[in-house]
Amino acid sequence: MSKGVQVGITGGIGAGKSLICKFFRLLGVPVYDADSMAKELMVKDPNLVGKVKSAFGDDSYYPDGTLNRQYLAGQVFSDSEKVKVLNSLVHPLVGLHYQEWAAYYLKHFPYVVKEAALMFESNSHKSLDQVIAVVCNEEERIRRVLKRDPQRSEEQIKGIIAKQISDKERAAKADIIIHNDNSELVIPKLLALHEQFSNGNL
Ligand SMILES: CC(C)(COP(=O)(O)OP(=O)(O)OC[C@H]1O[C@@H](n2cnc3c(N)ncnc32)[C@H](O)[C@@H]1O)[C@@H](O)C(=O)NCCC(=O)NCCS
Ligand SMILES: Nc1ncnc2c1ncn2[C@@H]1O[C@H](COP(=O)(O)OP(=O)(O)OP(=O)(O)O)[C@@H](O)[C@H]1O
Repeated sequence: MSKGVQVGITGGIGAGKSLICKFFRLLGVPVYDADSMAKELMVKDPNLVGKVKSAFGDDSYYPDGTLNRQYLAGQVFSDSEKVKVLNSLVHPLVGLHYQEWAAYYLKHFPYVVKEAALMFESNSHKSLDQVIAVVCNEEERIRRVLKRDPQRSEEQIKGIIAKQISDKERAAKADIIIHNDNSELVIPKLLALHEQFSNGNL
C-alpha cells in the first residue's frame, strides 16, 4: 500500500456518518462508503448472490435481481445469529474491495476516508491509521432516523442499535470523537482534521 493516511468514520445508525462524509467529499477527499458497496457487491458478485440466497432464501432478491432490502432487513435485524451469517458473507469481500480502492486513491490523494457503520465489530479498523467515532445520544438518533427513513419503525431502529456496539465502546476504541448532538461545533473540527490529515500529521 502506498503512503498516505487512511481514516475511518464509524458510528451507530443515525449518528451522522454520511452527513460528515458529505462534507469530506465537498473538500475533494475520496470517500469509500462500505454500506453502499456491500449492497452493490450483494447484487453484482454472483458467488455472493448464491451464498445469500442459500442462507436467506430466494426471496432475498426480486425477480429482476435487485436486493429485497426490506425482506433481508426483516430477516437479519430481528435475529443476532442471522446478522452474523450475513456479516460473515459480506464483510470479507468489502474488506478486500476497500484495500484495492484505497491502494489506487492513495496514489493520488494525501488521505482517504472509509465510512462504515460496523468497523470495530468487523475489525476493519485494524488496517486504518485513524478512526473517528461519530456519537450522538440514542433518542436523537432515533428521532433523526424516523424522519429520514419513514418505512422504519422505532422497534426496528432499536433492534439495529442492539446489534451494534454502544457509543461508549466506540468512543473508547476510536482515536477521535465527534459529538454530533449540538454539544460541539462540528464543521470547524472537520476543517482542522482535514488540514491535519492532508499534511500527514497523525
Ligand atoms: C440487511 C440490509 C439489506 C438492510 O437494508 P436497509 O436498506 O433496510 O438498511 P441499511 O443498509 O440502510 O441499514 C440500516 C442501518 O443498519 C445498520 N446495519 C446495516 N447492516 C448491519 C449489520 N450487518 N449489522 C448491524 N447493523 C447493520 C447500519 O447502521 C445502517 O445504516 C442491509 O443493511 C445489508 O445489506 N447489510 C449487510 C451489509 C453490511 O453489513 N453493511 C453495514 C456495514 S459495512
Ligand atoms: N447535526 C445534525 N443536526 C440535524 N440533523 C442531522 C445532524 N446530523 C445528521 N443529521 C440528519 O440525521 C439523519 C441521520 O444522519 P446520517 O444519515 O448522516 O447518519 P448515519 O450515521 O450515516 O446513519 P446510518 O448508519 O443509518 O447510515 C440524516 O437525515 C441527517 O441529515
